[in-house]
Amino acid sequence: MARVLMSILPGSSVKREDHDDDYSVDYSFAIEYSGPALSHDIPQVVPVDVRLIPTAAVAARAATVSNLSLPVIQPIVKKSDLGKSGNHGRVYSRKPEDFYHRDGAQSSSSSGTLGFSDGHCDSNQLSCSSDIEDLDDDNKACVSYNENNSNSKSSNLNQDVQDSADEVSNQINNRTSVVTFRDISDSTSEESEESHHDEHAMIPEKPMVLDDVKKGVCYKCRKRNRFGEKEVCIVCGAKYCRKCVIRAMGAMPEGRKCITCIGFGIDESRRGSLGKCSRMLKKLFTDDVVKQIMSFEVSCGVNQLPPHRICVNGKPLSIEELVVLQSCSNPPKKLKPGKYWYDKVAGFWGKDGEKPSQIISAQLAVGNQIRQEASNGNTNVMINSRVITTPEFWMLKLAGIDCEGSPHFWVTADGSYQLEGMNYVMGKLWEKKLLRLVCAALSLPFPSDATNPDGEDVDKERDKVNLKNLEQKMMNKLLLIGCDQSGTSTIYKQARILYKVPFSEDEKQDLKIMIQRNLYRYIGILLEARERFKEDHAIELRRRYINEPGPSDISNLVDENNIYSFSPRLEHFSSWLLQLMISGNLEAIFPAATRENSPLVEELWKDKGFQAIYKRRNELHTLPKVANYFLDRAAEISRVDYEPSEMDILYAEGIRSSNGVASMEFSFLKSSQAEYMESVDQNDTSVSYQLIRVHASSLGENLKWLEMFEDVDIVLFCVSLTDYDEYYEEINGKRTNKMSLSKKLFEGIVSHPTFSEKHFLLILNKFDLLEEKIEQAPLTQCDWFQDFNPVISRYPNNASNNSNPTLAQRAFHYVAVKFKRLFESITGRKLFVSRATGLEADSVDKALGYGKEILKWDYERNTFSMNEWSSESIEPSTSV
Ligand SMILES: Nc1nc2c(ncn2[C@@H]2O[C@H](COP(=O)(O)OP(=O)(O)OP(=O)(O)O)[C@@H](O)[C@H]2O)c(=O)[nH]1
Ligand SMILES: [Mg+2]
Repeated sequence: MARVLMSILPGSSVKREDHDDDYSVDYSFAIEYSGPALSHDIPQVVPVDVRLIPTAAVAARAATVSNLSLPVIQPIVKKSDLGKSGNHGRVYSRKPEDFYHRDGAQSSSSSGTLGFSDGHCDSNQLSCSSDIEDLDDDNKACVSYNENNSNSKSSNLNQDVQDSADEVSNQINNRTSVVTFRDISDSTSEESEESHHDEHAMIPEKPMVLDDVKKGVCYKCRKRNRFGEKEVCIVCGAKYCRKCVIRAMGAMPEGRKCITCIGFGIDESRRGSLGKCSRMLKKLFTDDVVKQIMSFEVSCGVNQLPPHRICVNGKPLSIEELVVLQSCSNPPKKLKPGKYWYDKVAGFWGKDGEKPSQIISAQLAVGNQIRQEASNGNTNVMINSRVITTPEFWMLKLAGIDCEGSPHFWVTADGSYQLEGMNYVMGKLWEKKLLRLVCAALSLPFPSDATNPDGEDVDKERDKVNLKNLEQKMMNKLLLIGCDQSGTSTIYKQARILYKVPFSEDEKQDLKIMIQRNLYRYIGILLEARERFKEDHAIELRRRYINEPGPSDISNLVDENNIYSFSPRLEHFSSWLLQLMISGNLEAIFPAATRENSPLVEELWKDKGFQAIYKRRNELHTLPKVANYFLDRAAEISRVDYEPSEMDILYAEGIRSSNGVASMEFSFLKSSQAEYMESVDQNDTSVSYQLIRVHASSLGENLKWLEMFEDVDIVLFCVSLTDYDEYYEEINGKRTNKMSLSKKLFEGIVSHPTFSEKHFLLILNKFDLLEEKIEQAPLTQCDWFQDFNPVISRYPNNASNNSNPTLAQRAFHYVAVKFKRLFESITGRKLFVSRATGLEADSVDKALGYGKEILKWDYERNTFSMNEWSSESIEPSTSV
């Protein structure tokens, strides 16, 4: 058997088996012939396998010619022939069945061939069992073919786009029965073995796209329409307008590829968009056809990952290894060509020179042995013969594992760890409390089945994982950060309630303790004030009684009549609590002391003296505004059986008293999408988000721990709008304006090298409080805001009138511009700003939704994925 490439040039004749008449060939075609070795000895007419392959020049035109339908022509180009030019510059080395999947069946990259050879013709088949005559006579060939399409000679190239689309749809719908090939067993087993083995190695990489095409110009008709939708070839990136797409891409047997790119491997940066339909296709074809095209795009062999381009522990993978890797119960997600390291013992997986990004199934027979320097760690601490990275070192430390003396740990897939050479399991890593949280915050992987180590049915689990992979889940990380009291905790908790990420029983318990402790703190602040109020009142009473005739024991009289006096029992409780606060032991004694003190709180609340202090709570600047919410229900909250409601959790100050980091995964609500986003946001359900909230105080000196968050996608910097007239007092009495502190932290974070490329969204929080405050305290109280000089409107309080903003709105706008200018002066880039009221769900939804919009816009701009229109026309509108 041999394979020969020939050409049918214009002017050749094509003979139909069922007709006597010859048809002349209008365009040049290449023919792949696989049959007996050709010599002058063979008979004039031999049955052979022949494929018609349009040469590049006519390929596009042929797409609209029904009887030379492209789906039958599925070329693959040999690497050695890459770059060859000319009419018939490609030699096709793979069997057509490699590219077709009957009924859209998924290709199996391990088998190398895909069943499609049933040896019979359907009524509308174009048969490739042909007779060849005059094989070497002036490149002329006569091909006879069966097809019942009465429009066999229709070659009207000026059909409108819709006709072409219908035509393509027909071809796609009939695709499974369009071509009949000879039995694959015809080909020698040797040949199929060989092609099987280096099938992927044979897939050529993308051809270069023309680089002289201007932005917005269709690569075919060369007409410019900047905002017109374009379909993008997943191989070379060429973009075609609606009118040209079908002519340029034909019936898309391998998905959205130019005809000249069929058979080429896809551009890896576009792997994420495989199978994700664009709006243009939806408009051109029916749902079924679109589904088929997308299914071909996802499953077709040539679009699969090339194993040799995935290198694990320094070794390029074989097909078998790739199959092992991808079909394990927990495979790497979003696998792309690249160099990776893999710790077979624990299942850690990462890019060469980087920290682990995933934990995959352990003990897979892929790649070489791991190298010590695989992840480029410099900590001197080793896990399974690899020097770990700084974030991993911190993970161990935060998990309470002693890392002194550069230990070498041996960690197994279930997280059991022991010192190398010691036969003693020291504990289980993944069972450490809070480790999941720590990992999330440090962007380290946490095993997905850690909560269910026994595992479900492996097959089910695998299906789930595969499904997940197919969906190409994408995770966007949002880092929420701000000075103390800026409202980051409130926004975080609001998001949790809003996006329905429930608090676990453990978390609820922690929050309950925190709320109860806070309650005692608020009571303590009131009791501290009582001392002052009582003293002042006593002086006043003394002055009054001294001038009045009557009993001489004024002290007793003053005490009895002082409205702030307590019964001895309450007096004792008060001194005890104040003592605790002064010594800083409040945290240590509660919640243990809750049960015995709960009745006292109830008694205190009913006491007239306490109520008298409570009435004057507004005079107490150290008492947070939110304290009222809890103090109003002091008796209820102090009880042992108290269960915090969602509202209580939201209003509680902070998240957990001792932990600076919190993290949650969530998806935005459908209803929270901006209206115009819905049409283009078709893949939104496949995108999930992670909100990481970090306490500024946990970032260490010079913000050195910021680098732990190097892979966040956007930084949400939270500033309280009420900070402008508030001061932070240091122990030495030095007072600093809180807005200046926020500014300083902002400057530090923005100019930190870790975030040099990150987007920043400034969330100006506590707008509700600003509205109250600005009427009493001018913004100019803050040195940075000295030049705030709003034009006062004659109708100042009409909030609904946009053309006539309120003073608070003007102040917000002013503050936003101040930060924007500061940001630009440091980075030369644009700062996005959103205002928020952390206690209002809608407001938080809008602010976070804005962050999402920025990320989406950035993603589209970078990948320029499938819609040029969307990238060019969507610029996130800043609210300032
Ligand atoms: N009125 C009002 N109060 C708010 C708003 N945002 C936060 N707060 C309150 O401000 C206080 C501080 O908010 P937190 O969310 O705890 O601020 P944080 O300092 O960033 O977080 P932690 O340090 O964990 O406490 C809390 O009492 C909140 O209830 C807001 O938009 N409006
Ligand atoms: Mg706080």
